[in-house]
Amino acid sequence: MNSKKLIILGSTGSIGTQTLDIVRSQPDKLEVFALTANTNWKLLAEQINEFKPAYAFLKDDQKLGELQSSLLHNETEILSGGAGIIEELVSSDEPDSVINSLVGFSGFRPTVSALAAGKKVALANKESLVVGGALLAPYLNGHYDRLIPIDSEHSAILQCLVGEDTDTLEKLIITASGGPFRTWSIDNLKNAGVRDALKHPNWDMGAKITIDSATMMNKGLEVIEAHWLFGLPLEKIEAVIHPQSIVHSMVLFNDGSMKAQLGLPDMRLPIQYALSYPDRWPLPSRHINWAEHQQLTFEPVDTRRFPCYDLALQAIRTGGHAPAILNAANEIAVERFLNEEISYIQISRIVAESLSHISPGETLSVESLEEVDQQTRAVARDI
Ligand SMILES: NC(=O)C1=CN([C@@H]2O[C@H](COP(=O)(O)OP(=O)(O)OC[C@H]3O[C@@H](n4cnc5c(N)ncnc54)[C@H](OP(=O)(O)O)[C@@H]3O)[C@@H](O)[C@H]2O)C=CC1
Ligand SMILES: CC(=O)[C@@H](O)[C@H](O)COP(=O)(O)O
Ligand SMILES: [Mn+2]
Repeated sequence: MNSKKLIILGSTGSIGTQTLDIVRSQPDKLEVFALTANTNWKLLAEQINEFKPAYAFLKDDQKLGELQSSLLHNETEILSGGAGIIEELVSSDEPDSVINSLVGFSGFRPTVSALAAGKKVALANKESLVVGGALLAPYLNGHYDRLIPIDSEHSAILQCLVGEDTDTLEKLIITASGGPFRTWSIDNLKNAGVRDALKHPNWDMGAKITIDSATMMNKGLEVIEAHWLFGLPLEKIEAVIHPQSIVHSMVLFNDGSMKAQLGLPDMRLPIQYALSYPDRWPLPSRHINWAEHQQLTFEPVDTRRFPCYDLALQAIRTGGHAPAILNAANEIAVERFLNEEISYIQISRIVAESLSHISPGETLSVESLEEVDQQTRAVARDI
């Protein structure tokens, strides 16, 4: 079997580095064609030295000199500049698959370009589906041969669906850890700090998604992601708190049977599964020891303490550009929270106000989404 040639967008991030762990452990099956980073030239240089990709892209052109002088070989062409270069990379003939591990709206256009160029996209960047699911729908044909989820819950659902007739699908149950503030009162949430919010109970992830978990916006985004990926109406998708993050999600079928996928919280499994699907490859990893995990518990989502979850559902019900407004406002609010400009509870207020200030419009295009994204960012920065 020929090895798959990969473009890893966002190779220096949490998902990107774990994808490279998978490449290391599957040298006969996977090879790296291109890597991209935003500013982290040091880590990108280490990755170029180790994997010798044909291309590497660093968005921050101020750091190009430092990157170049850290390289130990000249087998990699170094690129920098505008987003157009990523479009060209994902459209080139040689690579088979694109792993989109960019964070936020920056991942949307690369997803569109890679799919339009006929590539398989292993998608961690859930924001692509949140903002532009309607535009990506032609690639979501129920076979998962073009757009394969990496997000742990969606990978769990995909694993439950193998061999099943999708007409028998009754409900998707998406599990949520509840984040670091699961047991905090509203009064305590008023004083929640950045360090508290960055302490996810089970997963070690990038800062943006970790804050999204703390507000439970992440679960709202994941319901929207599931709606587009699996083609089910919102009434057939629900979230449930499962503090242990061992059951990664569940599917209810029309005969009352429910399937779940379980495992220790380790993103390397869903990343590898997105690359091996519909096959499974061995993965050296720790397995559940039931002597340590004797209790799996479940509880409802408390939308009074976590209003972001409801705001996400409200946005997808409104439709049009509303999910893009939600997403852009959330990105700015999270950035402002991380910079300690606003408090934790102001995150949901900024999102709610942005949704009520900006018209959701109707007809979507890549360009209209980019325009609304920019417009919303300006509004959300001023609230
Ligand atoms: N981490 C996880 O376990 C999970 C993540 N996801 C999703 O995967 C995606 C990636 O998350 P995660 O890996 O945690 O994020 P990280 O912040 O760890 O990594 C983001 C990557 O994207 C690059 N990047 C950031 N901003 C830009 C930009 N404007 N233009 C180009 N490149 C950029 C970063 O480069 P640099 O390092 O140079 O800044 C980095 O390589 C998100 O959509 C997240 O929701 C989903 C499930 C689990
Ligand atoms: C690992 C993963 O897929 C994350 O999206 C994770 O689920 C976040 O945890 P929460 O369940 O707390 O949002
Ligand atoms: Mn997830």
